[in-house]
Amino acid sequence: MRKPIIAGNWKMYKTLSEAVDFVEQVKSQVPANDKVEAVVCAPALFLPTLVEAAKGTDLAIGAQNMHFETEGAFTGEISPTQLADIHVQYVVLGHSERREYFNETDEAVNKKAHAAFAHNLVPIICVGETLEEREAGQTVSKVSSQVKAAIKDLSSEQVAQAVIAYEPIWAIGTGKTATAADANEVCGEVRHAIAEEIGAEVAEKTRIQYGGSVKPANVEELLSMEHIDGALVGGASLEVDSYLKLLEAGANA
Ligand SMILES: O=C[C@H](O)COP(=O)(O)O
Repeated sequence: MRKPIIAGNWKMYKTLSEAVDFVEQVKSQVPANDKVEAVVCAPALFLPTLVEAAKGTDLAIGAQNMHFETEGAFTGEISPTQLADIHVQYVVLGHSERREYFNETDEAVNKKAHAAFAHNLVPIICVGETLEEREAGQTVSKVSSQVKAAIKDLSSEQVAQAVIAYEPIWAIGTGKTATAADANEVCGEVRHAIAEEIGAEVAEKTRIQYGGSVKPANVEELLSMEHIDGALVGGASLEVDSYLKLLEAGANA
């Protein structure tokens, strides 16, 4: 049985006071951690304050990116050591916005995944196809190759702990959600790619999220699907009520 994981990805939204206000409102209402894993991936600037605000609760705080080196002359970057030092627990890697606007490659995502595990951070590794790739019938090959590249040379234990987020790029922030059946089919292909790379037993343990215009109105159906173990949510994770509804759906899935 895979525990559902609902992760909000705030992207470059909110001020510090808005972020703290959100955590203060949400933290006492988060469902028990044995039912659902609740995560908020916030802008780096807010992380120490939010980790402190959420301390002792079932709300976990994640980062949205990091460098793969432990330290070095990389102006503007944040290291896995620095995230671990302030007790951040999760890190989003290879989001399509980072791949598109910041030239993040499959190779870099793989290095970051290794670095995350070396520092006890759980990576949420994003994969997904563009609309052109979908229309050209390349969804499965694109997503499978991204998954295999991202988990290359990780141990079985690490892959079992990793979270893969399938996010079709055409569904992000557009209001267009993949149908639950389509999302499930591709998440099943993600599991198949993991099985091919490292083994079926491990693939059964890895949690696979769907992301792309997930909201309270569609989350239950998505989470009811065999291969969808959670959601990575942008817009609908920004409001307290909406985020709590997503968590509730996760706890009941
Ligand atoms: O990381 C989250 C995704 O990019 C989805 O964003 P969205 O829920 O606003 O479509």
